[in-house]
Amino acid sequence: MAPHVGNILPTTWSGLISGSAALILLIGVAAAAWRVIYSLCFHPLKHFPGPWYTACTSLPLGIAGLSRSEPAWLCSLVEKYGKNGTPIRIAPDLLLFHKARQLRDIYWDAACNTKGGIYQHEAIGPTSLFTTTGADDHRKLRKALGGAFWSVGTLKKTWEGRIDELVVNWVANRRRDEEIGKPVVLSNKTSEFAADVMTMVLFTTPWGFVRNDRDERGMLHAWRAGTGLFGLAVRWRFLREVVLGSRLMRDYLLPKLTDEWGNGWLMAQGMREISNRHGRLSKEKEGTDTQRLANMTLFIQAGADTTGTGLGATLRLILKHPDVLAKVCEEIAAADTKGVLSNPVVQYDEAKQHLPYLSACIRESLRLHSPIPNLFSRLVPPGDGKTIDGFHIPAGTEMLSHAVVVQQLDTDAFGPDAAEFRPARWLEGGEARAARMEACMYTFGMGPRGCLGKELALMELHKLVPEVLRRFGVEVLEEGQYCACGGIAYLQPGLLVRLTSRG
Ligand code: HEM
Repeated sequence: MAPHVGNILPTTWSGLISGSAALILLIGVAAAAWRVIYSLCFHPLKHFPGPWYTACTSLPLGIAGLSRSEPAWLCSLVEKYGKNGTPIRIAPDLLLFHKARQLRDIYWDAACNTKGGIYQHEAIGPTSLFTTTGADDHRKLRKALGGAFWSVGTLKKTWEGRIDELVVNWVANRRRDEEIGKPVVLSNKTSEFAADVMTMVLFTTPWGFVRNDRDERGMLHAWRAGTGLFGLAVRWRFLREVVLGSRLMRDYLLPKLTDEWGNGWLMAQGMREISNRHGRLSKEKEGTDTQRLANMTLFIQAGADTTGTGLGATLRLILKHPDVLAKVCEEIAAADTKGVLSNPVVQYDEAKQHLPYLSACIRESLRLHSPIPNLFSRLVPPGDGKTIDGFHIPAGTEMLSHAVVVQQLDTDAFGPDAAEFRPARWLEGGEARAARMEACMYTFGMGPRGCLGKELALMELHKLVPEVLRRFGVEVLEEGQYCACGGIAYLQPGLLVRLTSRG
């Protein structure tokens, strides 16, 4: 008897479906197998050491960033594979350089000023100074946004007095905490201070982090919460190019201008500032409002929690080491007795001149606990490739370094105790040794794309750190922890203290 048509169709369809699924699976397995074989046996970087799986996919790097284990993981790879300074293959096209002597050849060579694909995450926001990959475009934009404005001279003349006002108000807030016996997460409060400095420098009037003594609109909280996705997208090509490349996913995952808090609110408020006021970025002649907004967002994100973390981490390291704390307090008291520190707020130049040990603590903290231990890659230009430290690097390779790896492991550059917090290293051997170590520092990046706000960050550090220790005795309730998620560091849990005004 001929089978009923209704019975035949499902059988045919299910056969077709399982046949197609098997075919797709087979193609998938073959593609994965080919990828492994190509990556390990034919890829131009096949000779560089590293785990086999990082040679085949960038996912492990993404997972390390997301799981907050990246600095420790990269250090372990260097210990295992990095003999004689050999660069390590940490993703299919990515080499990690871990000796300070190698950095100049990567970051100061104009021919390598093109940023690698790792930066090309337009999917998670319009292009800014930071994500502009081409060297020429970058140079022009940096000129338009930078120049004298961020130099130490202009900062001292135009902004130091305004920063002092914020310090005074911040100290008054801490006195109020003391009056009501409230412990305070000092590292969060330092980030709020730095966020207000940033919004003030960009828009003349600070956005109220210090005035209201809170994380305005949860901006800092949202920034930290977003570092995981941001870091994963930067590291894992599939997420960056395929998932976030789709409009639907972008709309779902990324902040919106209608948000009442966090990064969405930051962008909306930035948009209002740009169109209504004559702040710093509205004077910029080049670019559309969208580009101005992208740069404004960049400046706040690059300069707020980063500097806040620098401040919190420095205070934490000083407080963790009683001998160091005693020396810093002695130095401040001696300078005060001599009358060489201004009141109510120490000036940047005074701190550098009269508080050398405190200044060394700041350098040492930035060395060990970089606020942005991120992956900033540069591309080897087309042609014959490039030789660095005796290693030939093929054209098209992405090269990068890592602040924690270089600054904690390179004993040639920082001494046999490089991994230890020992501020005195910056004062031994005079200016020449300090300058040599400074040249090996990667905390603020290097070369034409180095940090635009370095002097502003250092000014904040040389003002707020001494003022905290000058005005208060500090009892540490919980020392907190330095952690890095997606290449961005903060203290989590934070540094919890109780403050007592000094007599
Ligand atoms: C302790 C605090 C800070 C640290 C550790 C830090 C670190 C860095 C690093 C490592 C880079 C280089 C990235 C690369 O090679 O692509 C960078 C770039 C940048 N930083 Fe900072 N930064 C800090 C504070 C600031 C501040 C206060 C500002 C505010 C103006 C700022 C604005 C920028 C900008 C605009 C760039 C991009 C420069 C370019 O691509 O030309 N940063 N920063």
